[in-house]
Amino acid sequence: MKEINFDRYQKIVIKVGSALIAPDERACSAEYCLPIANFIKQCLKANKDIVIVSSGAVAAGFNQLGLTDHQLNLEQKQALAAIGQSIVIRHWQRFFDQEVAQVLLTIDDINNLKRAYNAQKTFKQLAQFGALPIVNENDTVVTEELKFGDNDMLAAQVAMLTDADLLLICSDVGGLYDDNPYLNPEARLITFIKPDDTQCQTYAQGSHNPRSMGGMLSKVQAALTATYKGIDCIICNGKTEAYNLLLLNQNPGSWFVAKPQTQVSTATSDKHNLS
Ligand SMILES: Nc1ncnc2c1ncn2[C@@H]1O[C@H](COP(=O)(O)OP(=O)(O)O)[C@@H](O)[C@H]1O
Ligand SMILES: N[C@@H](CCC(=O)OP(=O)(O)O)C(=O)O
Repeated sequence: MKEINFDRYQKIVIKVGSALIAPDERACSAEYCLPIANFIKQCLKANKDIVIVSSGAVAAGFNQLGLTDHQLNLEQKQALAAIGQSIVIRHWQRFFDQEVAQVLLTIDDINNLKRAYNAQKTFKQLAQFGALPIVNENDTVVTEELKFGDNDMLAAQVAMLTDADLLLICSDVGGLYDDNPYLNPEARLITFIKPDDTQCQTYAQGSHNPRSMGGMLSKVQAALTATYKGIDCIICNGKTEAYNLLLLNQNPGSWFVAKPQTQVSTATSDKHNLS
């Protein structure tokens, strides 16, 4: 098994799914966020730049209103996200001494040159202020990720925008298996995925969790998008010792290796060169 050189990653986007923010439907639980926060503190101490992409707003709104019926329509999810978003931000703030900063984005924003440039400048300034960006999709104005779980793809886009070298997707499963391990106990973890291995998508299915949106498919698509742009991606289980393994330079899950940028035409190779 190839060893990961964690020291070489300087800019890391960490995507935290609803499965970790709201385990067993306990929204904004500290159980799995505290270990993530401790890992982030170690990364910050090592002078790495960190951006969190956090889901969980719908789950937080759901709990806040004391709802029980999981059959939510799109408008209800949007409204719950609006109620839950500030709860998610307060949730993260309690783990950190420095300020956390709410950044609401859409993939359309990132595809728009002017807005992407503005967002890029904001991220740079937040880093200078020593504030920790917490990104979520703006669910009031777009609904794609509420349907397909595109917070994973948003995280890949944010990784490109911020010139990250690692996208770490933390979920409730060890990575990409050759079948959904929640349904098939015989499923085997795929630990190493070479660039351009689009075949691996065929293993990925939706989620077993009512509060999560995209399942493994949106994660694999996000991972392939990031690796095409030269960004390594690791999908790991945030309910385990994954972060400690990473700090020990060990692969904690499924490691999608970045495509060498010499193999990508210069026209498409810039992660997000807007200047
Ligand atoms: N091939 C697969 N390997 C691993 N997990 C899979 C696979 N296919 C589907 N899944 C599902 O994807 C889920 C993770 O996605 P999701 O629930 O959306 O998490 P998150 O809330 O972290 O985004 C797993 O819990 C599992 O049910
Ligand atoms: N913006 C939504 C996230 C939807 C989503 O993609 O969720 P997940 O599949 O858990 O990453 C929320 O905060 O609830």
